[in-house]
Amino acid sequence: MPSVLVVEDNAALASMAKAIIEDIIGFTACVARNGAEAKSLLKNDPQRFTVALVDLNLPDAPNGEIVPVVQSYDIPVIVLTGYFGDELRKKMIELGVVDYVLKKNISAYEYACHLAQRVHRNHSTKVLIVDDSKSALLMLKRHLEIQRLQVITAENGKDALLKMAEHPDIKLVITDYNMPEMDGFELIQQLRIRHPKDQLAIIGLSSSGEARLSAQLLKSGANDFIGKPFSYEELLCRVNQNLDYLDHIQDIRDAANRDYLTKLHNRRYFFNEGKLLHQRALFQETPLSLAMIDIDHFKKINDRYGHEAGDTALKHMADLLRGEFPDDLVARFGGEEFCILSTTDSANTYKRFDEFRRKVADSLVHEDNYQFGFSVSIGISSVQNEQLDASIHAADLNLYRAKEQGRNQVISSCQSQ
Ligand SMILES: Nc1nc2c(ncn2[C@@H]2O[C@H](COP(=O)(O)OP(=O)(O)OP(=O)(O)O)[C@@H](O)[C@H]2O)c(=O)[nH]1
Repeated sequence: MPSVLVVEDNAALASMAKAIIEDIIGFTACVARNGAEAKSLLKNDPQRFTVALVDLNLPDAPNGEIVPVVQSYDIPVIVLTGYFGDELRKKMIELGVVDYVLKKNISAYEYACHLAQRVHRNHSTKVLIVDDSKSALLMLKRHLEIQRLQVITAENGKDALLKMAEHPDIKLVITDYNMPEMDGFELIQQLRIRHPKDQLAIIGLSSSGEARLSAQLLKSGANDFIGKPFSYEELLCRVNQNLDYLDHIQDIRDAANRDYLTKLHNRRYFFNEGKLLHQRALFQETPLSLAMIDIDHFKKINDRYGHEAGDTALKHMADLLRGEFPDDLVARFGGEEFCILSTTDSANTYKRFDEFRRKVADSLVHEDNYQFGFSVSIGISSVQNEQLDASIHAADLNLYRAKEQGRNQVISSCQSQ
């Protein structure tokens, strides 16, 4: 679990920050009450901290001396201060802190803790920046890297489209509009053909004094715009707002399509997506097979080790499935039953699932207070020329036979085994 270093001498504020980080954000928090404690925590295990919330005024470091110390361990710093002035603002920006927050009330801590969560997520978030000016690109890159984003650069629209193809997981594009080869408007329009607004955020950059440009950027499909010249803080707020928006949409999508416990897809998603895969396979005459997998004697696991251990076994099973079938549609159908729709080589389907069965039987679920293994029974059917429902039914019958014949085995009605 990610850990946040909180350096704060005021006990009430420190425990409030800890409560927000642990109860709302779901990270762990480690509190240092002064600079010396912070140094000792950092020396012992610097890698554990994903970000630090640092009070500028500590008894043994009254002028923010602890900030560069934390940064020297390559930990991003969010500064909290009771005093807000232009000089301080300038000094902090020059030091490369993620943000500085005025400690006025509880909302300042809420803001800082959510920002910490954002910075943590940024480590795996790719941003493409597009500008024909090398100096503008450099400045933007530096600002975004302070926020721990992975930055990819392009010098015009055409180059940007190539970079998008190379990195399909880019989540945000920040583009200038006035560029050679392909300008910002055309780039945005091209991007929108494949990438809807709720999956790729685009921020257009427009020069001040060209008010109509911002409206045009938005009409071409940008989610947002920033007028040039912009401050580091405005960029930070806009970028975070757009990335948070994408994450919220993804959270809503996951809540609808994924199982809460295992994070595998749920039955509803399986049917929606499975019908499309089925149609495509029939049209392209490619093989498709379906497997129903059920944990054997699962009730006994619950009865013997408790419901929580049962949940851990289900998560363990989900991890094994994710590892073994990364390219297939895998869902938790309900209870201890899982379903896989596979487009990979039907000639080897039986072998693949039998190897998986063995792998499950050889693995162990272990926590501090228990350790146990379990087996699975698997029924397989072929999907060609049948309705998806009929294939599920056929796989279910095979699963039933596998249970009847003693469990811990695979039964298939696919022609090639
Ligand atoms: N811990 C936990 N248990 C669950 C969950 N969903 C269903 N179960 C339990 O799974 C058990 C399924 O039991 P049965 O249907 O009798 O099947 P089984 O014990 O696996 O036996 P066979 O399938 O015949 O090998 C029930 O006791 C359910 O309460 C869950 O999310 N967590």
